Amino acid sequence: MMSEKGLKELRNKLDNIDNELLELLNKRMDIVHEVGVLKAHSGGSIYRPEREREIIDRLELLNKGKLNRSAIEALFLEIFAISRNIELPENIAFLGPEGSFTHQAAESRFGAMSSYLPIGSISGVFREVSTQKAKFGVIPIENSSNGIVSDTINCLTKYNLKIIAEVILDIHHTLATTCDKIKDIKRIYSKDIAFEQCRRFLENVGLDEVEHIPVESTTKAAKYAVKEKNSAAICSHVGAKMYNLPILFENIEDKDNNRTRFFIVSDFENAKSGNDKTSILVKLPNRSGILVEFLTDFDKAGINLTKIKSHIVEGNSIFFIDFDGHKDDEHIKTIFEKHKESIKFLGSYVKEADDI
Ligand SMILES: C=C(O[C@@H]1C=C(C(=O)O)C=C[C@H]1O)C(=O)O
Repeated sequence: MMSEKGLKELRNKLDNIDNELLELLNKRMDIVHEVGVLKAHSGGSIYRPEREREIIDRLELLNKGKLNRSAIEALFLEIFAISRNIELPENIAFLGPEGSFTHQAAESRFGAMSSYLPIGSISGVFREVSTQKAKFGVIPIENSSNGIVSDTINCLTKYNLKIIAEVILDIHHTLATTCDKIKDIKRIYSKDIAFEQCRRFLENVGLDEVEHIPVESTTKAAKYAVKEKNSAAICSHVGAKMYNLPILFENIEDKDNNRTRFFIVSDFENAKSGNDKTSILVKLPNRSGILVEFLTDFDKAGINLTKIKSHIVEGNSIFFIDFDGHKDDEHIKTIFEKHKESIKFLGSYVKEADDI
């Protein structure tokens, strides 16, 4: 057993390290402030995701201690977020309400210190950024069970904002309720797509026959369920906690890789990072064989397509396409030039390790 004296000594050592960390972090912030002043003169953008990725990659290579990659990433993403706030505090609009999965995606990049604006609709988020009430917008683009989010595609078509980063989150749902037993549950609140993602679980526990009430968000579902007897919510951990709603079952989603991909949009374009992905929208003339011709050009240029989804906007068929590389790569520039009538460039951004 550790003696009181031994514990005190170790804690003294920790205190000294914390003092050094504080001094070093403040030194870092002084330099960050200088970077902010330079950017204010040059008009450069504050958020540089490719630079942040480069720092994390370098630190991971250098690392010899107990910290693993996710620990390094979590610590430094928070430091970067605080640094950006020192350079220039900027608002982040996200598809709300507070506690939504989009909020969680936003916090994973912008940290706990940023100023967030929960907005009720995807088009509302695009509007906030376009009218410069927010510098960044965070919205979902696709889910592994429910596919592409039409509202986001429609807004990407209409607005001239650029995708500057993607965030991929594992989505876990809980069944939260004040009832002690499943059989006391007479109604369940949730978002329509969350009911779909948990259909098999609901059948298995005999909750497929009770009333299912779709509401705007899983967070709202927790809010309603906590106020009413005999009701439950399918919501996130964060949502259940926000309203003190006890969790009866965790991870109730049917697929064990239920993921959502989010985009961060803003008014600038990223520089190359060396590990980039590009997204475009393509509208082709109405002629048979044209899609094959278009895709053959990509193939001939050695471009690796990672996603192609078709979508209807105002009666016209358009394609949402992702591929490896950056807009300024020579082979990509050539394709863009050849098909400039058909392509809308949405953004080149650091490619995340996982995809959905
Ligand atoms: C300080 C900078 O600005 C931001 C903050 C960074 C940091 O804290 O290291 C890195 C990139 C930018 O998102 C920079 O561009 O170097």
